[in-house]
Amino acid sequence: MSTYNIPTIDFSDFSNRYATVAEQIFDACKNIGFFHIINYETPSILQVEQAFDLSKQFFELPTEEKIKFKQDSNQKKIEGYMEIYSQRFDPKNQKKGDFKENFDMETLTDTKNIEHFPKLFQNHRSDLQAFSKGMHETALRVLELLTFALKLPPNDKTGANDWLSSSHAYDGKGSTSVLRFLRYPNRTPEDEEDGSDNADSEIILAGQHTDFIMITLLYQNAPGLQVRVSDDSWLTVPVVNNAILVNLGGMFSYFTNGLFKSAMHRVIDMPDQRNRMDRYSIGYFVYPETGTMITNMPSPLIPCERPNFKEVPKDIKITTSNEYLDYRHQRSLAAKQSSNTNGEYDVI
Ligand SMILES: O=C(O)CCC(=O)C(=O)O
Ligand SMILES: [Fe+2]
Repeated sequence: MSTYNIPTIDFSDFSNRYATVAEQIFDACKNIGFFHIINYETPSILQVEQAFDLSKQFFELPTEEKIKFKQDSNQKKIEGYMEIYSQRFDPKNQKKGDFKENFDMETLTDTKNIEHFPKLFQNHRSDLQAFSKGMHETALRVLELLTFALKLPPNDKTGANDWLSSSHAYDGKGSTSVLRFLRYPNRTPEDEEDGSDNADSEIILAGQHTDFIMITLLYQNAPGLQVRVSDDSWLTVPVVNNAILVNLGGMFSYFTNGLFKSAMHRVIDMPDQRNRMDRYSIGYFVYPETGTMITNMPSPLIPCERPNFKEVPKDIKITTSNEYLDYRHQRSLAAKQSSNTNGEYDVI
């Protein structure tokens, strides 16, 4: 039995319990890098249901229709459709690729042109925008609570705990968030015959990886996601009703000199636990503004020495958020090339 668990943090009435909630998040970030939030303000349950419904309507379209919106991997933009096997989160260990499909969209600002999106999403632009803004608001609350817990200086004029959140505005300078709809289709006998990537006698649907960015918010409708806990065993993330799952990306771990964990995670097939229905998840990936300094955070709690991160060795000099992302993208590209099979490798 694993002694690890994913903490659930209750946001109800959090302004009156600020220090307690901040402490709980801080501990989760230090110990495991994953936590659930319940009773948050936004998005509403109805908006979440609507988002899953839109995702389902899109993925149920015929493949010929979906591939009209195929993501262009030569572009820097993270936008559009990716079909099954087109990504490999773990190219060193995966041959076939991820058994998932996804549709990504960058920040839906008021002025963003979405003529290249499926009509379904164009027709629900305001719902999608409200949903992403709701996710973003909750992400900002997390950053504010962490600012407090890390004892970072409050804003001198307003006293707000915006040290981290001020570089993460919804439509901040050169930045973007990514809203990602994912579907892991139920595997048919033909899929089984076709083979799959395996590890520890499990069928791998999304290879093990750490996210690159600051924080990721996720909804899942069925089990499958697993986190590698420090004794090297995998912990299945339970599905908690109406909860948002938050995990930290490598950039946050780098920024805090390893104080916060960016945990390795993967998705495996657990067909019996989802009655052989498709698994759906929705990720919201939060990036800082371009050029945000990610060194020398003025927190008395952060170790002075940068550890030798597996993803970013000590001798690599990185100071800004975009340098960090570029470095990790380059490494993933190199891993993809050396593994000598088809398929994209890309984690955000
Ligand atoms: O679908 C999931 O549960 C997780 C997906 C994920 O880890 C990612 O897209 O980075
Ligand atoms: Fe991930």
